[in-house]
Amino acid sequence: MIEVKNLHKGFNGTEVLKGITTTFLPGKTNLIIGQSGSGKTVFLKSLIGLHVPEKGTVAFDGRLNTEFTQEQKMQWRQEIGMVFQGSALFDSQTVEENVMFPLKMFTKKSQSEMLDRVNTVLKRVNLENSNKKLPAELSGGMQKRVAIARAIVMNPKYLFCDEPNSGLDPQTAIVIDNLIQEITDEYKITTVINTHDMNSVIEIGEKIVFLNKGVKAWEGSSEDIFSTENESVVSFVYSSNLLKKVRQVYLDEIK
Ligand SMILES: Nc1ncnc2c1ncn2[C@@H]1O[C@H](COP(=O)(O)OP(=O)(O)OP(=O)(O)O)[C@@H](O)[C@H]1O
Repeated sequence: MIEVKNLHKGFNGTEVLKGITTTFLPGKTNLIIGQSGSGKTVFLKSLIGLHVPEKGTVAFDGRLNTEFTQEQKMQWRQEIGMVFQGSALFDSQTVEENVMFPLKMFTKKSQSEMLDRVNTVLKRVNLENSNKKLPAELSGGMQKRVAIARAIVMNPKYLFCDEPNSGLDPQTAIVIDNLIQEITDEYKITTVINTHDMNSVIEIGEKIVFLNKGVKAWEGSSEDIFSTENESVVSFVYSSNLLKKVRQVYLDEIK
């Protein structure tokens, strides 16, 4: 569980996050949505310690990241998996080497133990038999699956994904979304995802936090988002005519 309390972060005197409070539960896919510039990336970076907030706290299963000793910080970093925009794989390394990287970096496992673990996670993301391929030989969706395998190879408690669907076609995007949700549930990971993808909101939004100009303007589930009357959420999420119609059908059905 991640508990965020009254988080403030700004740059050069301009406040970007204006006191955000929310909780992310384990085994749930938590989505952060909001317009460009609303503070989603700054929020995610503040959670993982890449930005130091001016005010407020982030507690990881009751532990404040600001109070960690150097050793505890190292331990906590190993509990975090990350999937970045564009996958961020090492181009000159094979799939196997990419996924093995965190194990080499942080553990003292033998080569065969590491290989076993790499093969387990590659199987989990349906990428058996791709060990020796280079990222350039894979499709965008396959590269995302390698990035997910690398993010979970250390068995993380927390998974952070920044726009995991960027650059993917809608069908592949849904496959990736479902994979992240399945893994989150299976390993009881606390997962936080920044997204612009309204399909993701509807498909996997177990908890959705809507940021508007650095303020948490709304939070709820994908079901709540259909019925909310909150004007800023409705105008942001249902910006296309198609989604407006989908919402209307849903509202008519539950009448
Ligand atoms: N390192 C920084 N220094 C100064 N200002 C920054 C920095 N990082 C972000 N900002 C500002 O913070 C605001 C929020 O940026 P952020 O990247 O969090 O938005 P976002 O919601 O993730 O947008 P997008 O959806 O386009 O990725 C922007 O006005 C941005 O210019």
